[in-house]
Amino acid sequence: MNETLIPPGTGEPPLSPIAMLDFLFPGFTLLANFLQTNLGINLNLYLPVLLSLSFVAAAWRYLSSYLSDLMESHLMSVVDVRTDDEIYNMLMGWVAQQTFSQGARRFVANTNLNSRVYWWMWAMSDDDDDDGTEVDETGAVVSKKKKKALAYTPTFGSHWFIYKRRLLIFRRTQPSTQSPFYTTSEREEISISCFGRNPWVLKELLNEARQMYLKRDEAKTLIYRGALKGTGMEPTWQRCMARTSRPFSTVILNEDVKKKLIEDVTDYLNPATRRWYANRGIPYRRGYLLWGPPGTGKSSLSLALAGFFKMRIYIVSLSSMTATEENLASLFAELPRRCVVLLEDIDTAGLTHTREDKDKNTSSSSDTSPTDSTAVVSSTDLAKSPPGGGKPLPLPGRLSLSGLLNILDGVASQEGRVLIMTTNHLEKLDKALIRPGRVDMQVKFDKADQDMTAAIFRAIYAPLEGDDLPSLPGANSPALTALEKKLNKVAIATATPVSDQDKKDKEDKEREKQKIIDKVDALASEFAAKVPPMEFSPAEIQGFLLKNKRNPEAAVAGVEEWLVVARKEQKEREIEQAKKKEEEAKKAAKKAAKKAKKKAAAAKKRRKGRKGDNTESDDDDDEDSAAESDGSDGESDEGSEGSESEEEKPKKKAKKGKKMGGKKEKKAKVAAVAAPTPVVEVRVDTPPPSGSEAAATPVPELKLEPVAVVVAAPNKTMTIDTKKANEEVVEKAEVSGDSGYGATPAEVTASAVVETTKVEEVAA
Ligand SMILES: Nc1ncnc2c1ncn2[C@@H]1O[C@H](COP(=O)(O)OP(=O)(O)OP(=O)(O)O)[C@@H](O)[C@H]1O
Repeated sequence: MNETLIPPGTGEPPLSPIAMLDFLFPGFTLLANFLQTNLGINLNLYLPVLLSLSFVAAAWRYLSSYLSDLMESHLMSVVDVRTDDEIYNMLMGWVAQQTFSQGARRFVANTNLNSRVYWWMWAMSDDDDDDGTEVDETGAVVSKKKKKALAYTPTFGSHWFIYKRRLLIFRRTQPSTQSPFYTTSEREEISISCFGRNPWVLKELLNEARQMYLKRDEAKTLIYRGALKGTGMEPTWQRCMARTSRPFSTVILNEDVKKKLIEDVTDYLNPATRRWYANRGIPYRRGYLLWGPPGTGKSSLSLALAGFFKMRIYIVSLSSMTATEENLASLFAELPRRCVVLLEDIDTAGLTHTREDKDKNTSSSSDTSPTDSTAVVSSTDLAKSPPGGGKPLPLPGRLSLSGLLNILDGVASQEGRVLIMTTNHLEKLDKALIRPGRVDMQVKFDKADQDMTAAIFRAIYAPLEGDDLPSLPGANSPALTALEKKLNKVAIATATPVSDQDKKDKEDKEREKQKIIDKVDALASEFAAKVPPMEFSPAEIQGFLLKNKRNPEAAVAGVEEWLVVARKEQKEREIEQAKKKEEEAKKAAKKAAKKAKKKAAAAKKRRKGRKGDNTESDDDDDEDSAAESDGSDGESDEGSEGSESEEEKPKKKAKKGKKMGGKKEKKAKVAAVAAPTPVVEVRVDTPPPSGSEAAATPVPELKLEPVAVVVAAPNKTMTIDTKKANEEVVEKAEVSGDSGYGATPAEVTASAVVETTKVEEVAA
């Protein structure tokens, strides 16, 4: 018997069945030997039983998993919860409150239950108002330690629980494929299942979880900002803050204007109004423009409005890099039905030039169909500054005015939203952007007048319900310290009236509170009388008052000193800004001149190249081209021009004009027509001036006849956009006129002909 128990690997005798089991259960032989020697139990006898049991166990395992899969797919309803969706946060918040989570023996403890798939989802627990303040039964603050509550959720596995008298299973599993780059939330899968083919109970559960989650933010204004997420830089709304809603009363503005605004929005949000709009086929949306100097309360009013109507606010600053046309379109497509959208800084570059400007610069882009070959020019021109100066055009990919208008009016824009646009420069805005339908109400914000200054003062120092005014080090006003003490007592008494007999006490304190309010009123008037009206923004005044937030008397006493400092700072800022502007203007002018010069030189070169085929020689042209080719650098050209005496300049111009007169136009036309590649023929309406007349006359208005048929190559006919050609000519004429190159209209016309031909070649 002992022979059969020799461990495997010793050579002989051959392996017994028990020894073979060592492969399956390491240490089995040792156990068998031990049982045989000490207890006289021969496991050989039980081997068939053991094997049968193992088989049954394996079969059961397989069968149970098969049956449960079968049951799940045919007899159960399951909801899988994505970890990269806000519903994850909602469900986990709900799960943490359930008894099956509280009673779990193995559980996950968290201070933040939100998904970690994206940091912004994780950051949603931004309870910025939850500062961990603890109060005793009288309402007095006893501790101010910042604490985070712990939440417990069941660990991996299946957890059974009862919900609405139905048996449900909460399953938390680890996905089979795991990447080291996965975040914690991605390393788990969440599902809830119930018996039966009707999933109503699951939907009810999710709805309850959602309500619970939203209730948490009921008294708050949820602020979302447009941002880019992930490696693909996909635009998305990131929840950046949940702020206690700002009472409307704290925004200092003309009461009538505030009232009108609230009434207007209330009426707009009324369901009956929605139907009214729908019945009349009018797009159901409402736009407001808040304009005025910085720091006058535009953003504050928008936030207060969102809080008042319990709507989320979605903010995009059009001056941010995120605000490209594509990104903005995607963001607008993601907006919920009912919300406030705040577009900040709509006076951003690119939106400030009017549509007419743009039409001029982009020429035919809007007039032609995408298949029109002339559209090639306009798309590239969009990115450039218009030659010869003018307002800047947006960079490629940046937001253009028509792009923004399309987004505001387009199908992607949800109906039912309240659109608020803010700007510091109303005068810069295109009329199209603020026409009725896009902007239905304008609210002007201004610097603080006397009433406003007093109101800001009161807003800072007047005691409010729920104020907690602990003494700050350095708060050296005895009057205010006494005031704070009294106020704290009032607050406590207001929060927890102990009994009816305290009523009298409470009334006394109310009287005291009123006295303080009266005192603050008096100080406010004194303060406001010292601050000159319409000189400082509410933000500036508030900034000063916050430096003395526990000491109104010190604020009144220090206001004159502050005025001196603030004025000095303001002046410095203005000087700096003016300098910056001047430098920018200089740079832009230099750049434009350089560009124009280069363009003119290139055009001339091209003409000359064509002329090479022509038998007619022109020494003057050679001279010109030599003079210009060495001037590829604008500045060196300027230098050479600078060396000319002032009397020489007009002479030279006149000479040049003469040279470039009718003869040159004719030649250029001939060159263009003679070229082997597509040929364009353009008639000039205005006869070119000749001789000294060319130099003296400012560039006349040129008109190209719409001679639009062009012979490109055998079997090819092309259409030339004469509008574009016209604009090019005018544009060049302007450039020439500005920079004093002395190019005549004829020269300009010729170059337009050649260039347009080139464009057509590309398009063909
Ligand atoms: N009219 C006002 N009423 C109350 N507070 C104001 C007012 N104007 C400014 N403030 C205060 O000044 C600060 C800046 O205000 P806000 O951001 O609303 O100004 P803004 O007009 O939007 O400025 P910007 O044009 O620079 O965006 C805020 O803290 C706000 O409380």
